[in-house]
This record gives sequence, C-alpha cells and structure tokens, in this order.
Amino acid sequence: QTVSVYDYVVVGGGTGGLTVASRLTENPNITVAVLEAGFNAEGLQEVFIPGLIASGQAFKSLDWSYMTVPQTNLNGRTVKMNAGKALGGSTVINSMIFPRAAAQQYDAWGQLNNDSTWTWSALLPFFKRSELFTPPNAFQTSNGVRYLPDVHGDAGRVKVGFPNYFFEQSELWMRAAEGLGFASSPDLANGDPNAIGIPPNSIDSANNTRCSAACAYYTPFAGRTNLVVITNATVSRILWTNSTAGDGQLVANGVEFILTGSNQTQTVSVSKEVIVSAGAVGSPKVLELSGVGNSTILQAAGVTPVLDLPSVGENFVDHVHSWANSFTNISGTKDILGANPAFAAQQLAQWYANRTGMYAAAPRSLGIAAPSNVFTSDQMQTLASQAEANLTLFATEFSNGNPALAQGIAAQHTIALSLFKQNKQLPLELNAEPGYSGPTSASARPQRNYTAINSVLYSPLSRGRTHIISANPLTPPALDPAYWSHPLDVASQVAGIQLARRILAAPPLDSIYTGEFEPGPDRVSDADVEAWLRGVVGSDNHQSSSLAMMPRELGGVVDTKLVVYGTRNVRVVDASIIPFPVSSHLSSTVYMIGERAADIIQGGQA
Ligand SMILES: Cc1cc2nc3c(=O)[nH]c(=O)nc-3n(C[C@H](O)[C@H](O)[C@H](O)COP(=O)(O)OP(=O)(O)OC[C@H]3O[C@@H](n4cnc5c(N)ncnc54)[C@H](O)[C@@H]3O)c2cc1C
Repeated sequence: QTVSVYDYVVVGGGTGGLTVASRLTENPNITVAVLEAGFNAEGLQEVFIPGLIASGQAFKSLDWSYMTVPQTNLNGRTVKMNAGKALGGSTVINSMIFPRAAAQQYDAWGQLNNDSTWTWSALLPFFKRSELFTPPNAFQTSNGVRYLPDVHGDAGRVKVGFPNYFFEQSELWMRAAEGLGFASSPDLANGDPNAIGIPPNSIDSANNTRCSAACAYYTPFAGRTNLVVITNATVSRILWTNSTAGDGQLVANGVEFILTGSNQTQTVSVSKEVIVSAGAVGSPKVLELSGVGNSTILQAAGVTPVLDLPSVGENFVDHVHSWANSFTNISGTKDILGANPAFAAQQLAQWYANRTGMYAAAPRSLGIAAPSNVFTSDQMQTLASQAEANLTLFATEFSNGNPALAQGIAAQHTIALSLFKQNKQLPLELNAEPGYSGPTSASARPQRNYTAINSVLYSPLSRGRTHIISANPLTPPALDPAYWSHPLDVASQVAGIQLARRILAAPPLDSIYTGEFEPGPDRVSDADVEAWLRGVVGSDNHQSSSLAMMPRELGGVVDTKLVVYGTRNVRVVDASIIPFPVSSHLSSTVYMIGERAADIIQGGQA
C-alpha cells in the first residue's frame, strides 16, 4: 500500500536524520518524511531531567539493547551495546557530554578522502551551525567551567550549555589530574582537547533540561506541513526502480516499513533521495536488507543482492569503557540517590522546584589523554614501531578478506600511528564520576560512597563488522566490534586504568580517598589489570564507521557527498560514515554531519 510521495525519505529519526530532515524542510517547497522505529519520548521525565536518564525502566524501553557476538579477546563474553530507539535516537538516552575531537583527526578524515572540505577548519562552521550555546553563568564559572566564545554557535538548534550542580569531587579531581601533568582546558570543543576540564553539555541552561535531537530539530518545527514524521515505523528495505540510471547506478524510488504491532508492510515513495540515518548498526542493516552489501553475506541471510558493495557493515568500531573506583569519606556522592530513596525523592522535588540539586548535574568532567600522559617516550616508540611492523598483518586480518578495505584500514592505521608518534592521537578519555561506576552490582559491592574514573579507549585500531543474519527486518544483526583485537588498544586501556587509579590517590583528591575498590589492591601489575579488564570492559555506546566515507578503492561505502557508491540517490547521514573512530563523544560530530549533509543537498539543488 503506497501512502504518499515525498521528495526525501529519511530512514531513522535520530541524531543525523532529524538534523538533515529539519534543515531541508526550512524550504517550504521540499517535502520530507522521517520513518522512526521508536516513539516520541520527549515528555518522559527520565528524558528531560539531566540526572535521571540512566536510572530506570524508561532507559530500557528506549534502547535497542544490541548484543555483540562472543568477543574473543574478552573471555568470550557477549557485550551489550546501548543505542537509542526513539525520536531523537541516541541523544534521547545519552549522557549529554558535548566535546569535539582533535583538529588533527578531522584533518585526517579529509586526508584519507583527499578532500579539504572534510577538515577541522572547513567543518567548524557546521559544528557551530548546529549549536545554540549559552555561556556559563557566574555559578558555573566559579565551579571551574571555561569556554572560548569563538568555537561555539549562537544561532543553531542544539541547546548547549552547563549544568546547575557540581559534585564536590569534580574540582578535586581536576586539580589532581593537573598535578599529574594535564593542562587545564580552555574549552574541550576547541579542537585541542588534550587537557582536563568541564565539557559543554547538550543541555538547555535556561530550564536545566536535556536537549536531544528531537528537542533541537523536531519539536520547534513539528507544525511544518512539509515535514512528516512517522514513529513506530521500522524500515524493512529501500525499494529500487527496475532500471538503473544510464550510468548503471541503482535508483531508489521508495521505502518499505512495518508499523509496530502490525505484520503488514507499507510503502512511501520518493521523488528525490533516500537518506539512511539509522545509526552505525541500523544503517548497514537497512542497506543489506535492501540488497546492498557483500553478496555472499546477503545470500546466506536470504536476501537477493542488487549491488555488490562488500564493505557495507565492515570497519565497524566502538569505544571501550572501563573503570577505576575508590572509596571516599565524603557523603555527597550520587551513591546516596540509590541508597536513600527519601533523599532521592527530595532531590527530585528540588529539581522541579528550582532546577537545582543532584538531578540538575550533568555527569562528568573530562580529561582527554595523549600518549605522553600514559606512556614514557620509550614505550611510545616501542608501541608505535611494533604496530607499524604489523600494520599489513592487522589491516588484512580486520578486512574480512576484502583487499580494498585492507588498504583502507592500512591507510587509517598509518595516519593514526603517525599522529600517535606526534602525541596528537588521543587514545583515552578519563572522566570523573561522583559515585560508583563500574561492573559490580549494588548488591555485590560494599554499601559505601565512591569516586570513580571511567577510562574510555578513544581511538581504537581494532576493526570489526556488523551484518544481517536473516532477511527478517526484526532480527538483530550479528555485531562484532572485535574489541581489543589490536595490542595497542590493550596497552592503552590498561595504561588508562593505571593512570586513573593514580589520579584517584593524588593530591588533592587524596584528601577524600579511603582506599581502592576496583581494580583492587590485589591487582597491581599491568598483567593483573589486563586480566581483570578482559572480564569486565563494556561498550561506551559510540558505534561508528560501518559505512565509512573513504575512496571506493580503499573499501569505502560512501563518497564525500555521503552518497552510497553504486547508487544514484541514496545517502547516509549518521555515525556510520565517520571513517575511523574519533577521540570524542560522537553526538556533536553527528550533528555536524547532518548540517553538512543538508548543505551538500541544498547546494546540489542550486
Ligand atoms: C547510552 C549512550 C550514552 C551516550 N553518551 C554520549 C554522550 O554523553 N555524548 C555524546 O556526544 N554521545 C554520546 N553517545 C553517542 C551518541 O549519542 C551517538 O553516537 C549518536 O547520537 C549517534 O547518532 P546517529 O544519528 O548515528 O544514530 P542515532 O541517533 O542512534 O539514530 C538512529 C535512529 O534510527 C532509528 N532506527 C534504527 N533502525 C531503524 C529502522 N530499521 N527503521 C526505522 N528507524 C530505525 C533508531 O531508533 C534511532 O532513532 C551515547 C550513546 C548512548 C547509546
């Protein structure tokens, strides 16, 4: 049943998808339909109150809760990956941390694609275009917030600012990290984030509410008659015209979807383009269900191939999350919210009354580490030389028998290792958590107060894949991020935890330190820490790069205009296209991609 015809159909109303849909429909003559598998959750307090999101059932109902295949390097464990299933996508459930990666990584993106429009200086206007930034007030400044006006936008859509509450540990941990060699950051979105500071947050400072992609790009424009959003609509495939364009390229003319609870498919027709924005797991899945991908994998899943593009779903990466926890002698940690329901209720009432209290806090301050923060120069040289000596070996192993992609991964690693040697590849984020954060459940750990440091592997060299295993659109794909497949990833993550535990015990944070809980006093050596981490590390939910923007001869899937190779009118606009993992939380980069996509599309019409 054909419902309607639109100029553009966007598959997935998440971060990238809503950005491009909203910008395109600023032109009243353009019609756009967005098909989103989840629902509009903006009215849930768990979604709009900063401190509540990870706290309960709402999170679970808004989450795809993907599971990886058993991870060879993590004791065979399967690992859960969160990804938002709601209008607004992952920004509905994310932690609002809104920094950007190092300028050199965006420059490397352009270098890999031989395109100077994908470089830091060329992309900064698009980062800024997405932002409606509120500078810190006196209270926030007195709590250590710093910012550079020049790197922020004041006329965009995503409300970016700072929270109304800071935990006592925040200031202490920043000073402790500075004592161990970190510079104090003037602004973690400035393209030079090797420092410690309080990052911007995707938060509406005026109301102290979270701001998702739906809050930013949909709610204010929901009345547009040329923007149609269909929620609870899971896309099953892109439909193609019978004949290819004169140049042999596939032409999309519709999208098929299933409404939740129905077993009937419906169709929307497309006159211009299909824009795939279903996220780094969802987008390769939709392409594969549509017959675009590695023909052998598609046939095994029962899908008839229409375009052999073997890199679809390959080059998949995720940041890896680990923790160090110390006991603390202060009582004002967020542990109390779990331990004392009456206090939690009082704090929630306080948030509603005047937007303050613990629930008004954004979660963390961040330290972004360079190699020199965690390795000696001898170690850096040795690690880089070993990785360079084995570069072809790993690139081939990670490429799943795809010679073009092996070259692409080798090119990525060459750039990454060159930056590593210059101390510009930033392998780790350390972020302070004012309370327990780790793998041990509340019932299995001492009921005490904690200071935690999350250590996130930020620029992994490991590459895995995500592929469909069935033609049924409701069957999850087989996800293999191949965590810790490269020795440099293992060495970096172990070094990150060793640094985290040093920070926890360093002055002035030592003034509230009453011993280490995890990794624990019996796990001192790197080998012991590594063994423990293999049993506990998890996903940081920063999946990317599964439809990489790279030249086709290097195993890329989209070109620098975001068009899928071999198609006339299918673009990808989400975290899938980031060619290699960037050292940052991803949402600011995905918004930038959405803004850039709209600009490319509009420019193409001119
Ligand atoms: C728990 C969590 C915490 C995070 N914390 C941070 C943070 O603090 N800061 C930060 O910057 N980043 C964070 N991230 C990462 C960041 O939010 C994501 O990388 C980014 O939002 C991804 O954008 P996207 O457009 O690629 O995908 P998404 O925003 O996930 O959008 C994809 C959309 O497509 C929909 N979809 C998928 N398949 C289909 C289908 N077949 N049919 C229809 N719709 C479909 C999904 O439901 C979703 O709405 C976090 C992510 C998670 C999950």
